[in-house]
Amino acid sequence: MRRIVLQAGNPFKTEYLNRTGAFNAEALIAATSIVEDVRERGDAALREYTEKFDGVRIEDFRVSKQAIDEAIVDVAPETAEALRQAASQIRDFHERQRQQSWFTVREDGALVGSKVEPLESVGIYVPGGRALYPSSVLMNALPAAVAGVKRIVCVTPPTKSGKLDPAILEACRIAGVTEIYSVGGAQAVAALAYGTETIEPVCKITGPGNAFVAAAKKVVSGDVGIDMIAGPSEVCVVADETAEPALVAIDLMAQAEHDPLASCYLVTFSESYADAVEAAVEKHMASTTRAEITASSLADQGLIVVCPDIPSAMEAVNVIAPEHLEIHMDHAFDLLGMIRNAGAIFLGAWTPEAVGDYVAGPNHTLPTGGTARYASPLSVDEFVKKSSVIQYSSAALANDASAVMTIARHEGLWAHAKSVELRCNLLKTGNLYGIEDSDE
Ligand SMILES: NC(=O)c1ccc[n+]([C@@H]2O[C@H](COP(=O)([O-])OP(=O)(O)OC[C@H]3O[C@@H](n4cnc5c(N)ncnc54)[C@H](O)[C@@H]3O)[C@@H](O)[C@H]2O)c1
Ligand SMILES: N[C@H](CO)Cc1c[nH]c[nH+]1
Ligand SMILES: [Zn+2]
Repeated sequence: MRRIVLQAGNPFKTEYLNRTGAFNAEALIAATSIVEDVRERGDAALREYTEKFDGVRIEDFRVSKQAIDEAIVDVAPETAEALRQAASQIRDFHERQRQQSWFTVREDGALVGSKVEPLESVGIYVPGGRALYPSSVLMNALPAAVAGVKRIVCVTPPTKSGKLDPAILEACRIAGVTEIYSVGGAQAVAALAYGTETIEPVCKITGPGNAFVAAAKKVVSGDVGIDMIAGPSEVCVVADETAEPALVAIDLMAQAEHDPLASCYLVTFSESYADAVEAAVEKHMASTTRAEITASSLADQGLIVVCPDIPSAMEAVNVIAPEHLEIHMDHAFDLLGMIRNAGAIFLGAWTPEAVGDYVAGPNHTLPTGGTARYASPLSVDEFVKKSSVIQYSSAALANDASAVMTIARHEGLWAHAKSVELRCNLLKTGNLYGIEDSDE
């Protein structure tokens, strides 16, 4: 892993990251071409890209209800039980995010409020290239179900056999997914956004994916809603000498193993401790089943930052704005107030990021590429829309008329002012144009 040693007074800077952020030119160019092609050629394009990138020819992308209902027989009982436990804890957490419509009425009768409505439909992208993600089904479909979305569509890449992992189908059944299509990548995002002969378009696309999927979501954003840029995984581990190097090392590897483009950061306070963690990584590498992806990620994207003190370490974290932040220090909770930018925060030695990936309850679909500076974890909020509601009584209009007309006239918007004036005339004289306006 690359290493930077900060001196006192020399804060961590964005340019130290050599991160392209949410921008990936290669992926953007590829995704734009794929999206355009799917818009033009529909299912035929889906079939060609699936054959090209996933190595399998799919004639019918739609997964039948029978296949979904029967998938459970091919799911190991302990896996099915674990998915049910995860679903229960994820649902409980997201139920707390539910928002109610609200209204308030002023004394003069002016009613204002916000009407909360679930989206009519959502397409959830479940990754399936370098690993299979039934957990991502739960993390995207459950908040949609809690929000009350009636049409929940899942797209996910087919395996080489052309089938989908039964655990993904079972997770879809548990979470209430209504349609499943075995197609992934940018082409699946395009199908959700614009529709094909087989797939009806949706209102919004959520879910994580690789650089091509993240780029495709950016390309279609605007024609369809998107949740965030949830691209290749990231973890930043802040650790001091109290942290067991072998645990810090395995937590870094747990995100590196997702993708060669995954970014893993160690923020620590001495070069000797950094050496100990790197040695622990080497030791674990002898046992990993995902050596090539993990090694690429750590070598190409990995970074160790040695800081002189805790404030500079926390400022480095806020510049990195990681998808996942682990604090392996005593009294980790006390540092929460210093953290401004992170997707999910894991406190203490007993909280490996994996608990958040699967069962703790908070969403694992998280902002990457520095977007945690402004974006939040996927939540029920992403699956509802709000409408403002305003109802004025005549008394309320009379009270606000002068302010409205004054600003409207200042802005040179004649009809804005007149729309209030006519009503006020009606109130005062029973006549739209009032006595003084009788010659109009
Ligand atoms: N940010 C989050 O919340 C979060 C959560 C889970 C996973 N992830 C990330 O999701 C990603 C999953 O990636 P994945 O690759 O395993 O699965 P994926 O489903 O995202 O991507 C696989 C698809 O990419 C397409 N593809 C592959 N090579 C391509 C190419 N050269 N050009 C165009 N399209 C191509 C194929 O159609 C394939 O189906 C990882 O980066 C992981 O870190 C992020
Ligand atoms: N760590 C991933 C988010 O970047 C989520 C995940 C799913 N499965 C395993 N991990
Ligand atoms: Zn993970």
